[in-house]
Amino acid sequence: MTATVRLEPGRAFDAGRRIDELVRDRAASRLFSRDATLWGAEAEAESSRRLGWVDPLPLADALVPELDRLRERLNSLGQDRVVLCGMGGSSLGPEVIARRDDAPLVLLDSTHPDDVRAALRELDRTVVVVSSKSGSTVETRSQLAAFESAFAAAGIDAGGRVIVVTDPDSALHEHALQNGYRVFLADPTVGGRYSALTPFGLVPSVLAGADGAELLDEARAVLPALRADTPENPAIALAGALASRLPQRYAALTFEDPAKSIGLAAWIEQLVAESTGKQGLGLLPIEVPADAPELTDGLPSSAFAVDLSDGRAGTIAADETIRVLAPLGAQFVLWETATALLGRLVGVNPFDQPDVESAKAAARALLADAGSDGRATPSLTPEEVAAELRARVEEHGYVAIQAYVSRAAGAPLARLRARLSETLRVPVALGFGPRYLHSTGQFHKGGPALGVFLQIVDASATELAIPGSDAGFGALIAAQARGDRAVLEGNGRPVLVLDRNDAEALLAAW
Ligand SMILES: O=P(O)(O)OC[C@H]1O[C@H](O)[C@H](O)[C@@H](O)[C@@H]1O
Repeated sequence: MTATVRLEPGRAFDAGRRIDELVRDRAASRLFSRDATLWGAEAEAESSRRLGWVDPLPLADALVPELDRLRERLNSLGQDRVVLCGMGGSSLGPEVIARRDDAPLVLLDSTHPDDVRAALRELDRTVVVVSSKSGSTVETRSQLAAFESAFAAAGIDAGGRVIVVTDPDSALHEHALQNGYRVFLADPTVGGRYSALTPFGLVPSVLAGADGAELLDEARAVLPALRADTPENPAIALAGALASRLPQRYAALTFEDPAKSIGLAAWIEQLVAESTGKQGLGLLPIEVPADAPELTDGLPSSAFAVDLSDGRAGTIAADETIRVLAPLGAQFVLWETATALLGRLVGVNPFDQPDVESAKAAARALLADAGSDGRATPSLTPEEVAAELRARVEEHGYVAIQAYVSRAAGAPLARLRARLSETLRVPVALGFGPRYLHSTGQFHKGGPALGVFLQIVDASATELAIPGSDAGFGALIAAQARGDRAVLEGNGRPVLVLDRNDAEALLAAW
């Protein structure tokens, strides 16, 4: 039988001690028997409600045939364009599943007015999946309101076009029942970032055409090995390797096959950064292209590499690279298990996200307060940003570009990312706001205070109303940027603000 997981940590990973610790404590078998004491007494209230993901297959196996039938019915009605409204764990998993199978899922995880407008097209053939565990996430509820209003304006009954994925009794569940939307209820004992093999991962991706049954078989093949209290358990080996380079090497530069990147690195970013980046500790995966300067010019002292490319990206910094070769369904359960074990090794609760809520609260307050200058953000000149970056970035630090711009405007930012890492010789993350707020945002605010943050804002976007709200999407995204900045600065972390139109100039001035 061919191996379902191949894990090859390079020579620099001296993981023996951390692996022995997990084996001796029987951490894997205890995790799979849902032992909530693994992360200490303080975490127990949360962890006792968050371990449903260790046994995802019974529910998932029953769900996939139902989704296959629903997809056929929708297609027979000419409804073949599936849009997903959702943030963080409610969108990163289905995005990867759909991209792996080339299923044309349209993902809306932005509040930029241009991105929302782009999703509101071709309504006659559109079905909208609205996914939120809590049912109250402002981005998702605002996107839903925009679709409801657009369907009404087009004379289309939203009742047959909106499909909701949420936890039982959430505000969104109630709203769906009132409006006659089809609902898929999720298991409340599975947190968002561990939900790839639940209705959150499966409903949008399978409706868009992904092969759910194959994905589940891939997970099924590896699950027994993940429960074993042995050094050969790939989740124990992975957790041990990741922990062995901490705290010195806290940045995991994660790259995929250049010929087919499916977003697995972005899913890993959320899972690991949000689970471990707190109390000044943690590991930050950074999604980078296989030809990133950090990889090809010699790794920064704060980084190691994670190769998901199945060898297709060539050999990069072999000693400091962990190669993880597995099909997608196996990758999901492997990384979930390894992350929960890593939480134990780092000494944090891998199921909460304390610093995400603080930025949400700040954005809410700013939105309520903003008045006429709700979209105004002071920004620096490109020359000032360049000087500040050179002065503030330390050898052991990192830079995070946090771009509150339309995803369609991302290409120059990818070039800026490469240029900054090449010259500053530190890892550089590129995240789009508000998407990253539900992912690496936890680490940036709660992990080690080593980052310098470059916010790129777009003051000139054409406003788009949020139906039922006084604020528009443009005001919302501006408040989200300012709210996150306020919390970062409150935690003593430097934030530089640059207008989107000056990003090219920064590149030129560099
Ligand atoms: O699914 P929802 O309740 O809308 O939550 C979406 C996201 O929101 C928060 O930011 C959490 O930090 C994420 O872990 C979560 O995935």
